[in-house]
Amino acid sequence: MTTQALVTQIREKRSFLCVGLDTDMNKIPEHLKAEEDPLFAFNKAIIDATHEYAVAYKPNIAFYEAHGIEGWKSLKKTIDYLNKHHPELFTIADAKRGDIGNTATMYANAFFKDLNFDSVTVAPYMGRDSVEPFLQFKNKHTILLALTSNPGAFDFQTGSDDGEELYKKVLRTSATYENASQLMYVVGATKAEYLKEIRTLVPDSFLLVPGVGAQGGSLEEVCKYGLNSQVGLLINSSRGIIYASSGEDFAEVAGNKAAELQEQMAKWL
Ligand SMILES: O=c1ccn([C@@H]2O[C@H](COP(=O)(O)O)[C@@H](O)[C@H]2O)c(=O)[nH]1
Repeated sequence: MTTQALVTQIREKRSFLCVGLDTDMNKIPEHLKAEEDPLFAFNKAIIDATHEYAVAYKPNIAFYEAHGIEGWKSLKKTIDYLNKHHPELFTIADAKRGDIGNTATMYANAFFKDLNFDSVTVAPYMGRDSVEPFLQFKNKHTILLALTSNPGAFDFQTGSDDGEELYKKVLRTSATYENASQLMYVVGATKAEYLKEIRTLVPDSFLLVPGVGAQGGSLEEVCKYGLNSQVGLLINSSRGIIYASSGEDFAEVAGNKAAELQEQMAKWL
């Protein structure tokens, strides 16, 4: 998907909501466990109930990998369902990969060619040759971890042994990579106070912002400092939407939660 198509969808829906599909067998409603593929049955119901309020979906790959081959089948069915029934939606494989060049090419093939996601999250710490293979794919996007939402982000990412914080180095250096216009960045909603400065370094890039909802990040604070002229934000909520109810009404309640977030986002557009 082109960035322009994403921006158009955001403007049409007046939403920059990304629904996280962190689908956990221990948290899905009991009645779904009798289904042939409970993870997919859950995801399909969530997508059906939330898609009019969202512009993006982000399955976190760990939740599928944890189930071996059956989990990969559920993931494949989910991305195929999204691509077939809602091709306008932006899809993110939250895989946080990163390795030497030839291996990175294999990861890129897996998520862009085989599974046909629009984007994949990548850990940038192995440097240029570990990222550029992902950037060879036209109209696919590579989302680099910059300043993550978790407390451990302060262990390394805000460290500045040589005078520049690591997350700033990631933003500045990656902008010199081949096809850097296909880069986006992860910035946690719990780090909203950093967004003003981040926007001076990457004024035009899209930011994927997890951490609203279960992790306590504020949507208002993120919007205040993170929006740019092309909107430039995808705000993710996973548990806050998909597990808002554990009863038979889970999809309806998830739809209501997504609608609430969309309403708050629309005020900023
Ligand atoms: O910095 C990061 C990077 C990725 N994530 C992922 O986003 C979702 C957040 O889920 P919630 O349930 O809304 O907290 C999850 O898949 C994380 O692995 C992140 O939280 N922070």
